[in-house]
Amino acid sequence: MTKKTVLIVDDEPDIRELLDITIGRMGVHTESVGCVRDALALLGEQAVHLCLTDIRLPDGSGIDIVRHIQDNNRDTAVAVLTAYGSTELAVEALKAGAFDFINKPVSIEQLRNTVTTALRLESGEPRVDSSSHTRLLGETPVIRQLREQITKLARSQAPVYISGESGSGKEVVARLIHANGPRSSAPFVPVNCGAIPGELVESEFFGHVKGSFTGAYDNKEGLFEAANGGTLFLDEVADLPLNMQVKLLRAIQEKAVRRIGSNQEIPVDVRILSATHRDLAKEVAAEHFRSDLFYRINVIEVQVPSLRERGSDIPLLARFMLDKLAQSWGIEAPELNPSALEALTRYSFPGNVRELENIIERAATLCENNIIVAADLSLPDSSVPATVGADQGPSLLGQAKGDIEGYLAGIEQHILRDALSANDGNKTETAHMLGLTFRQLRYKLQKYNFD
Ligand SMILES: Nc1ncnc2c1ncn2[C@@H]1O[C@H](COP(=O)(O)OP(=O)(O)OP(=O)(O)O)[C@@H](O)[C@H]1O
Repeated sequence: MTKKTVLIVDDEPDIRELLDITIGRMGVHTESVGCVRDALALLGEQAVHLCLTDIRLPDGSGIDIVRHIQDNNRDTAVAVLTAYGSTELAVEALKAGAFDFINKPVSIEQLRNTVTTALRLESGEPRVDSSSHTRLLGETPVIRQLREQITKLARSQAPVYISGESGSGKEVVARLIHANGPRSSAPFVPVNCGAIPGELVESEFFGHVKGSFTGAYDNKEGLFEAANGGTLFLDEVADLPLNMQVKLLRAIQEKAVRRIGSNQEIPVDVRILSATHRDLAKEVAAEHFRSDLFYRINVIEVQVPSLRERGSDIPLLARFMLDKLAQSWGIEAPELNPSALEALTRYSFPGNVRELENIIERAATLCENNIIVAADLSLPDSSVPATVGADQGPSLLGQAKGDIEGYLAGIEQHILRDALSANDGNKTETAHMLGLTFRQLRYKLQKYNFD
């Protein structure tokens, strides 16, 4: 097999030599140059599998090399070397298409990780059979586009922020980005940032050493270490306490963690994907989320469309869910009759694909003769929300006359009931869907004497 080639671009001879020796020891052929012009010339002459470039070069910027490679050498992975702390340049390079960045002074371990990942990526292995695990079903243009975007993003190491309504498939997207990239044989570690009690967050992320605090009975590795070589998926990232956000930023920038109670830095090679159903930019504006962390994790944003925006995928999704249920229950797959299909395509699905799953499962349990009719779906009655915001101002006024408080309370109860039903009574999911904290939801349920 021919050796892979890594091109090193740096104007400092000492750094070139260090990279040459380290990468050469990995059984890889290296070429090194000191400026943009020589780099572009070499890229035009021979196949390069990975280009490692400094950003500040005597005759231009390494980011120009990144752009040139994006336009002319799509098969070449490119990573940039950045001075410690120059986050903005690293982010700019990632946005321009660099697949990763390496902090200067260069840590040998980080360098080796980057080279290994890039060369694995270039050889196209390993891939997982995405048909057997996670799938992003759908044939609407928005979903096709999303699948294409996932394939592209899987090749990069840039942090990706996945936005979208509750239950729309953000975790599915994160899993696919991981599964289709060069990290797929390493762990995908999902963490629900809102579910970890405040006092344990730091130890969950970074680990601790025995005796470092009451209850630390043993050494424990954190989520960063558990995800080493793979992907850490920060779900509901907006729920992270502010003090933890600072520490997270530091770990991401330094690519290293320190267990609580230890002085030792442990290098970690982790790709960060994050998601929340909230509007993260608004959380930043409200000072609930640090702008520097937002900027760091939101290098590339992916939007998962709501199910309403891809209504014509509903029959296909429903069919897939029924077949899956039938397989796991060992029964013949139930059929949806035309009235049921029509009701489904008319419904607004505030809880998105997860709500569709719940509705289908309930209907498959309740239906007779293995045929699901509209009534089996028990879709929440949407009559009240339909009048709100519709072109029916006078009638709304008529209904609210004399008792706006009572009228609004009625609507609130209606929405609460629908949301609970859409989430099969699960209060955490219901609170999510409505943008409430768990405590706010509990208060409202008590207020209206919900069971
Ligand atoms: N396009 C799709 N094809 C198949 N299944 C899907 C699709 N989108 C979502 N699902 C399924 O819907 C459910 C919800 O998806 P997922 O957990 O990814 O949503 P989410 O946006 O991360 O939700 P939350 O905001 O609550 O974290 C999962 O069971 C997932 O498998």
